[in-house]
Amino acid sequence: MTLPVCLVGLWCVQTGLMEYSLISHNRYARSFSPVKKKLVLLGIMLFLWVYMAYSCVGYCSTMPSMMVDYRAKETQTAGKRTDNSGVDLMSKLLFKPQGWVDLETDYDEPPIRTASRDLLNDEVEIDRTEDWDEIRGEHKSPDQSPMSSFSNGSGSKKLPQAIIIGVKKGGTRALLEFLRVHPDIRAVGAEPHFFDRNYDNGLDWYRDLMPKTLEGQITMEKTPSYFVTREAPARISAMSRDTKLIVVVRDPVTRAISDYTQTLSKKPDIPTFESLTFRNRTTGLIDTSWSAIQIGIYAKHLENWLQYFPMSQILFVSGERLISDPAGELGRVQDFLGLKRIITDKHFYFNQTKGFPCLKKAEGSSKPHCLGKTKGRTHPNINPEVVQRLRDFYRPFNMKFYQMTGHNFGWD
Ligand SMILES: Nc1ncnc2c1ncn2[C@@H]1O[C@H](COP(=O)(O)OS(=O)(=O)O)[C@@H](OP(=O)(O)O)[C@H]1O
Repeated sequence: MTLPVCLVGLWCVQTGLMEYSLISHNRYARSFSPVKKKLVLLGIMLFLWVYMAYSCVGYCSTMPSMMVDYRAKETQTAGKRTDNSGVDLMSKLLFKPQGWVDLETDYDEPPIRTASRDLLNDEVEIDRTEDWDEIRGEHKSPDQSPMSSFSNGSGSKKLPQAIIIGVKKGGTRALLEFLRVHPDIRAVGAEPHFFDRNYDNGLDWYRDLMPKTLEGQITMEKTPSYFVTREAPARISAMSRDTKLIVVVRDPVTRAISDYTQTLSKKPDIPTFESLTFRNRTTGLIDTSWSAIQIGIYAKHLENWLQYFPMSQILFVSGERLISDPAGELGRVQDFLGLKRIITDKHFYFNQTKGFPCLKKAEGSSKPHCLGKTKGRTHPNINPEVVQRLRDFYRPFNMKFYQMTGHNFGWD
């Protein structure tokens, strides 16, 4: 298309210029033939018309291709089904579609729910911003590196071979974002919630959320509510008994306060942490029906998983060490996944303002990257007596958990 247009254009311009020079040279010598004048005019008009048509074709043809590229990137990063939908990314992210990938992590699953207390934590419909910064970041700065476009275009979508199944507020987002730096890991950014909320959509739906991977690359996702979902172990095992499971665990007391802080940030009118902790404040009876408390009874939830998976297939990451020594924990995770230790100390720096380790370069970017403001919130001060009472409550469960995992996490 370009060559003929240019030739026509050049011819017209050349003819026009020649005629112009003829006109100017012989302006006073002889009058210019009207036929030639018309021809020149026609030539210029033809040129202009061809040029405009060409510009329009060029412009229009770039539009669909831009959309295709963008959607491909979105599918890869947010895991949304977009290839045929024609719905743009922003509207999907801003207006949560029915039964779709949720941007939040916070959803307390039935095994341990009771209606009254969980109303406090019923964040299915409200907490769509919890991981927003990270997920939005993926779309804001599409990876332009040649390697990334290579991997975007080829490969195929596979069911995840490894899943971060918990725990809520354990540091799951930090772990996933750090892992994504590894060239052999491809992960969906948003939480699919397939094995708890979206199971009826079927495995094809789930697979379609995943980014494309090449041979040897591992597909991953994270949904922290799986750990406390009674049906999740059987369902994951039915997908593949070989699925590797990763659980980021954190001191259950701090985890409960973190959970409460998150709810408080969205519902400032909820009762105090202290009043929610007790079923009966006078007797000091802990309310284990409150999900913020219930999630931290790790030993109990783990028993459910061990019905379907051997311990060797579950890796426990310390949420505390993920902050104090991210490279060390990432080393363990890479070993567990059978990957080369590519993510090392060199990838992290401690950001004083944030108060947390951050990536020197995030996936697909050359800029430093810290997690968003919903990660690392300031916790409210909790009555030390209540904290102590909770410590006493969790101690036997923690001991059991250390025994089961063969690892002392040092919470007591
Ligand atoms: N590097 C880094 N940056 C920021 N935050 C970090 C990091 N590593 C771990 N954490 C801790 O992660 C806590 C949030 O955990 P999750 O990402 O699992 O939360 S969620 O369940 O997905 O909502 C979050 O909990 P809060 O401090 O209570 O906000 C952090 O303490």
